[in-house]
Amino acid sequence: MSTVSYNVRPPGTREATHLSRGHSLVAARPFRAGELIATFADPLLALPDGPSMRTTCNYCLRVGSGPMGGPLLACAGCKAAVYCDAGCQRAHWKAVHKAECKMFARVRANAGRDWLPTPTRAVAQVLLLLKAGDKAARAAFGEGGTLEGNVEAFRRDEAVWGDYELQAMAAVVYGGLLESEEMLATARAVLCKIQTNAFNRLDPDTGMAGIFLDAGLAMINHSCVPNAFIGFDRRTAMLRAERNIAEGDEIEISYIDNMLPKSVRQEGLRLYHFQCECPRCKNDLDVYHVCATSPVIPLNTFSLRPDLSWLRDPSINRSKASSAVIETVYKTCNAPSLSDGGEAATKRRWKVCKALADARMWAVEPLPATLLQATTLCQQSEETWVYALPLSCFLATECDPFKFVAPFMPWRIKGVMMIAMLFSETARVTAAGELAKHCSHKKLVEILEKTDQVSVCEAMLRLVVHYAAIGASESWEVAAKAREMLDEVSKLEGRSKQSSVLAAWARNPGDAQAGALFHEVILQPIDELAALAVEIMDDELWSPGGKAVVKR
Ligand SMILES: C[S@@+](CC[C@H](N)C(=O)[O-])C[C@H]1O[C@@H](n2cnc3c(N)ncnc32)[C@H](O)[C@@H]1O
Repeated sequence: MSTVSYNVRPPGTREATHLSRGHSLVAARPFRAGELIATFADPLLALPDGPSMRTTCNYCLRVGSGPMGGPLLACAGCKAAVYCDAGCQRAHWKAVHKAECKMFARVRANAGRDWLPTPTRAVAQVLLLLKAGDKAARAAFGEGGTLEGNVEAFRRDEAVWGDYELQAMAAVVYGGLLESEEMLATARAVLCKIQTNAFNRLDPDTGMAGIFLDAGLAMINHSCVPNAFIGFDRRTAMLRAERNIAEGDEIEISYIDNMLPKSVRQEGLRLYHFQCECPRCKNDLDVYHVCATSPVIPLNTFSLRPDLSWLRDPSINRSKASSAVIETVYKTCNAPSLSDGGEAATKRRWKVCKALADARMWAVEPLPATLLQATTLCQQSEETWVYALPLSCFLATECDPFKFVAPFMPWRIKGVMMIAMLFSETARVTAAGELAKHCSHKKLVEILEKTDQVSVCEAMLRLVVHYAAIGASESWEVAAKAREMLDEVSKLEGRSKQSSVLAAWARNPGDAQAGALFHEVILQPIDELAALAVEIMDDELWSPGGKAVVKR
């Protein structure tokens, strides 16, 4: 535990200190599920991962194009860092690039490339900011600074310490700093602090990673049953309540993917140097256990799973898949040979997941990840893209609601959006009388032909827009796309009656009449499609004579 008190805590919170878990952030007032607790828009560190520094704005972390849709602007000095516009370039220069710009000439001369591995660049940035006398860097990383680093625990960890020494040395060398023992010790301590306090800023929309470190966020301790979560929008992190938080409750987030088996979670937490005592770890609970007692279950009355009793008591058979079985399935599926997302690996993973399927434990990883992989592969092929629809309906009804009990959780919203996108495609080919040309699965064609596909698409978009406003930012690409599609749907001829009914349902989902209509017109086809998913995975896609998943 560091000895200095933080002065960076957000309003509505206060700081506490535990003997066993150091500083922590505590709610100074109640927060409702989904409520924004705080935003963190001025991080100490925010950088894209190494190779992405040529394709991602180095300041705001937006991936894509530069001014007027052209290439990203490169820094005239180092030509390595790129920006979406002159504003970002100026801001980055002031924040850190002025200190680091010259470093890239050394990187090019010594390593023959113009980027550095993320941790090395991050350590170099901090060392250069410290050298330049930056106050925020000094308060967090300087001697006796606020950030916990667990340096002694890292030093004892032979599996990582050697690597850390090399990375710290690289940061000192490329940073053009004096290679003294004192400087190297500082670099190692900075690296430990970054490891302990930075977030992997994984962008689920682009798959890009990077790191984000804010001294206020760094106060938050971990739980595998967290009451809060973090989302990123460019250079800003948003801390939101995942469930109601009472005044005096400690605010906790998950540092890792908390849906994974216990031993895998513990391996992920190893570098944080503490024993997790959360209920999930103490009692080895699976996703179904945690969901069954979740206080946010009632929010699901407005979702694709309005039957709350089913969320509390699903028809799984634990006796068929013990924790040991789940762990073995997870480890087998995540062996390097099965992790490339390709067709052969996905097919193999599905076979390995049979033990979970037999127990009907659809929400237990790696089954959902395998289904998602299969859905992505299906989408890429002319032969199979329609199959992505039953698979995504299955994911959104049998997997996601257990994993992410609050319907505003971004991953869950993305699942609903995937259904909307697929329905907009199937509705288009159905209207053109070409559905049978795209899909030979009789039952699937039958369900789609009797379904008001545009209404289902519209209902999904309304769910996305509603929940994105709670669980993500307004500028989230998924929400922007949903609003754009909703606008297009509203312009379609002859839809005013259905649209007004759906708008009324979205305004008042508790209304009995609206609920009955939603059930019949929207949920029933989604459930019928979801019911085809397992058979499609087993018999249609990869069986001998099944559809090959070939790139479109
Ligand atoms: C990002 S910091 C959190 C703030 C930290 N408690 C402090 O005093 O600065 C991460 C470190 O906090 C501690 N920590 C976080 N969650 C914990 C937990 N559930 N139990 C015990 N220690 C925890 C570990 O030392 C971990 O490496």
